[in-house]
Amino acid sequence: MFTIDHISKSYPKGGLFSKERKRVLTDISFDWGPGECLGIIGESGSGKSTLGRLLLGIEKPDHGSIIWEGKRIDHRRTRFGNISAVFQDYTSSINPFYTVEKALLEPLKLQNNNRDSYGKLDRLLTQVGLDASYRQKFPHELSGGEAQRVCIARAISTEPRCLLLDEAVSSLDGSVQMQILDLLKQLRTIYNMGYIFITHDIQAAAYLCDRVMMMRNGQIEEIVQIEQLKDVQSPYARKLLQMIIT
Ligand SMILES: Nc1ncnc2c1ncn2[C@@H]1O[C@H](COP(=O)(O)OP(=O)(O)OP(=O)(O)O)[C@@H](O)[C@H]1O
Repeated sequence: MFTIDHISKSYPKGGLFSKERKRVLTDISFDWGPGECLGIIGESGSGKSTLGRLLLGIEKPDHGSIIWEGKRIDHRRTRFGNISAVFQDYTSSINPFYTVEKALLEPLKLQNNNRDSYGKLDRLLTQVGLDASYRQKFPHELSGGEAQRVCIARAISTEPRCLLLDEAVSSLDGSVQMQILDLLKQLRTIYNMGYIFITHDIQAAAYLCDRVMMMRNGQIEEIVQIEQLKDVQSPYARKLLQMIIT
């Protein structure tokens, strides 16, 4: 469904007008299938978030293609209703002047779903473990876990087939992280959707994902099924794995 074919990405080095470029992603190819949860893990700076932005069509690769069911992902029409995202920084993901209700209605209105929007709000809030009393709250009145639940509710409101989560649980403390991971497991079944789960936390990836792709210096080091995680080959992948075992 999602085909990533030999993509590379570089950025200007030392300022916007510099001719020198820094290669951030090199020759990345992989497929993502419907309903799959693919983890993308790697050290800081390995290019995970850059890859995430390319998958969302926010930025374009220098070379290669990213195709969703035969169509280019950087076309807005391809993305809408198919892929949405939740980022690490839940505090700035919601407009501080919007109530939870307004933040959730925004994507529904874009989808021309006005008729059912209000009815859908309470269902969405319940599904993410909140309730109707949250409708009139502003972001500053929410805990980190609650704010991230609102971001997840907003991202799933258009019922996308793929949800990209970029370090979406990383800033939450341990028990809240676990609650959100369990919530994501439940939502995946309810909505029959798949995830692309970007994280530096291999433990969280192992808990949620079917397959993990390990990245290093902008390249794919290895892709393995979760049940074969202990059989990873490359020394880097083994080093990442050590973090689970110890
Ligand atoms: N817009 C940009 N302009 C210039 N360099 C960038 C830009 N975005 C990312 N980079 C560089 O690309 C490299 C990869 O960054 P990226 O954020 O994709 O890594 P990451 O694996 O997600 O790291 P982290 O886990 O710390 O978020 C870094 O060296 C970063 O400085």
